[in-house]
Amino acid sequence: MLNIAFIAHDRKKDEMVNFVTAYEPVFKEHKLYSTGTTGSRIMERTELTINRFMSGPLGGDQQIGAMVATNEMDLIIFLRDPLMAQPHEPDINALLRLCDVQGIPLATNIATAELLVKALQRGDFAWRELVHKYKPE
Ligand SMILES: O=C(CO)COP(=O)(O)O
Repeated sequence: MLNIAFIAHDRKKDEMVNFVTAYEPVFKEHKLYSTGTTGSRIMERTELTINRFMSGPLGGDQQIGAMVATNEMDLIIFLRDPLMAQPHEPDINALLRLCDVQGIPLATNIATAELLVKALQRGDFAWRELVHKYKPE
């Protein structure tokens, strides 16, 4: 079981809900996290249980970033809005940076998200199970 996070900016939330709904059987095998509003929207439309953090502008990206920093997060689907300025852009950049620090698979658009979920179905994330297994206490 992997830790997977969903984050979507406002104009990408419908796309996120459609995406997660389409792959609900895949995602239900994992432990799911999200920023506040994204998680509410997904839970309205699916049977999935999602651990919701704060809304993005209130620190949700940072809370997910904390899990990335400790190498606990395995996959992040972050549907960003590239055409709209966000008040919490420093938080967003910090999260993306930490994904690169730890080498965490991160999709920032739906095309990459599709490829990563197919890799997940195929078992390509097995190396992340090993990261958890051999994580120093
Ligand atoms: O702003 C966000 C990520 O940067 C998303 O936050 P919400 O899911 O609470 O809308």
